[in-house]
Amino acid sequence: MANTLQTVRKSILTHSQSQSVRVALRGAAILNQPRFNKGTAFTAKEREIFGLRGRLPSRVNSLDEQCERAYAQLKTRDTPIRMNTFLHSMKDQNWVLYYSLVAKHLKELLPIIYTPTQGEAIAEYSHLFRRSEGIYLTFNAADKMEEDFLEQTRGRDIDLIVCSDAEAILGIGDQGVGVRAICTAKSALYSLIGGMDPARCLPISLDVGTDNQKLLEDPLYVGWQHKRVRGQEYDEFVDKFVQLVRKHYPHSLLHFEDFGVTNAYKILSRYKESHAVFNDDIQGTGAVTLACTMAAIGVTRTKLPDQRIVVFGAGSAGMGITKQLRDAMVATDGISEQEANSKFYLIDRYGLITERVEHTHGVRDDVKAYVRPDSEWTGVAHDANAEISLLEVIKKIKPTVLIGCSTRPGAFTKEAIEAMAEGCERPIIFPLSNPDRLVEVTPADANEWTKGKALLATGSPFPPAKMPNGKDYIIAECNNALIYPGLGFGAILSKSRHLSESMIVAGARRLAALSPALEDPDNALLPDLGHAPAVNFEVAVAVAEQAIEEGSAGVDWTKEEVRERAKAKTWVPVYPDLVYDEAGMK
Ligand SMILES: NC(=O)C1=CN([C@@H]2O[C@H](COP(=O)(O)OP(=O)(O)OC[C@H]3O[C@@H](n4cnc5c(N)ncnc54)[C@H](O)[C@@H]3O)[C@@H](O)[C@H]2O)C=CC1
Ligand SMILES: CC(=O)C(=O)O
Ligand SMILES: [Mg+2]
Repeated sequence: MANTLQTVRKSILTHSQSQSVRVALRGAAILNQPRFNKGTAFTAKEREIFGLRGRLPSRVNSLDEQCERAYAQLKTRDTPIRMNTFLHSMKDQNWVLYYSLVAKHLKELLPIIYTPTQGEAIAEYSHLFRRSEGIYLTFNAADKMEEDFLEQTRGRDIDLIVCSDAEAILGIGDQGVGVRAICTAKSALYSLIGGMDPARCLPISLDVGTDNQKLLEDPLYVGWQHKRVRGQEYDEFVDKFVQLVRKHYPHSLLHFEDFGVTNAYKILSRYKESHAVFNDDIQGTGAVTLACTMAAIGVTRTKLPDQRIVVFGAGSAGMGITKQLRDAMVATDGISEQEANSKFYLIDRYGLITERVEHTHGVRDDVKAYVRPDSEWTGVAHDANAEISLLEVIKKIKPTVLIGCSTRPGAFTKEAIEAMAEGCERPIIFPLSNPDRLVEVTPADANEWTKGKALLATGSPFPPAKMPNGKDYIIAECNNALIYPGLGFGAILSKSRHLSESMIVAGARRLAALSPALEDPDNALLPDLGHAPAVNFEVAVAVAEQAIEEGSAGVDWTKEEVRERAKAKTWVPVYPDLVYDEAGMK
């Protein structure tokens, strides 16, 4: 599988050709524009025409030489967060160098620019702040929203907008204006591993205040220091923003990230018919977990409807996963929706979600179909709050799959994991909470407590676990980054009006088909994140093929042409030849 992915990547890189680009900037202006800046890699001819000869040291470097120097500089930073800020500054200076450097050391640097280190950068945003990026739309300037939006976008072709309102960032909750750093990280991954031109991607943060008391009291906080706006005012603000996107970029994909679960579902259902919208925490996580589950049941040689699935944490991610697995059972295995629903046991902060929990605390609409009847649990121990714990659920139903999206570190206790291993031969355990410190159980513990029988995947990177035969068991990263850039690229490539459920499932199937566990059940369940560019390319191809098949694509080419079209549109970080033109880009 690794060889296949290497071949895919090689063919994309061979395909990409250096183009020439017309630019209307000279001197300091071009050096300060990260899209066009080449630093010491400006050629002698370019130095001449762009007025740079006296502004640069004389030696012309290749991109490889620049990467070598930048990597050596990076390695002098002694903590992940210092490496993160160094790389962030580099992105502000020179896109090609930044993306090229990270791509060369992808496996090592993804955890620096994404989860877990980006979580720290988000929490410390106001203290680490150096330079703005993308667009900030703030509630108290809502009447000027269009003006502010156009100021930053006028004349730009935009394919993709990544937005967030910061209510539930990664697993670290409400981070106010720190939201900027999740939007930029998610957007950067579209370019780094999804093949999208960064100039056509736009991160937008929606600052509607924060309920994070620490931020409200921080004198250095750079956002709107105000309680989070909710209710109708919030809905109107978001609507104003979405209508702006629809008006100016009707063919763009609008990616929603880390919204609070109630708003996340509301927004998705409100706009899914009128614009290509995508919620990564719901749909991206659902898709990657479906692929990972398919790979795991390939190992256990069972089918999806054979599973008894416990989802611990019924928020955006947990319910996105539940819906995706449920829909796959209905579509592929031909069982009724009601029967498929019965395979799931949802646990949230009040224990197992039963009729009693529904009556006492209420449940959201998306949870209702999975509420367990009280009658099923008579005779089962309830705790002092009359709640049914994970352990009791495991003991009673003997789950085959246990998924964690709760942000509760250590919630999968030794007792619970051991009970699970007693109830089935190869327990499938995915503690997906990010960042790594919030994981429900570490893979090392889950592996030890199940005597190496567990099939494992996590949301953030973890070191391999030792199998009883002494071999390393590589822990698959079941992170939506393995699929969302490809889902988005596929939708944009095919100019699809929607990113439909069937397009998402097509992407998940393609990812599952790339599982190293298909070759050897002791292998990781998903491809290594180091192969993310080739994996996401394959996902994009599958998505675009599906869009063409179901008639939602806005292109006139056939499924057979998709692969070559995708290669031609894939952005890779190489310096273009720059030509001065007064009517060119700025
Ligand atoms: N691996 C991946 O690709 C992804 C991982 N995640 C991670 O999943 C976690 C949850 O994210 P979201 O679903 O967006 O957040 P969320 O806030 O929507 O959901 C968290 C859920 O956990 C529940 N919960 C809290 N305490 C609990 C407890 N003691 N027992 C059981 N449930 C409890 C909450 O009530 C809530 O329903 C985060 O750590 C996030 O980083 C999210 C998206 C993708
Ligand atoms: C990965 C991701 O989207 C999250 O943890 O929220
Ligand atoms: Mg997220």
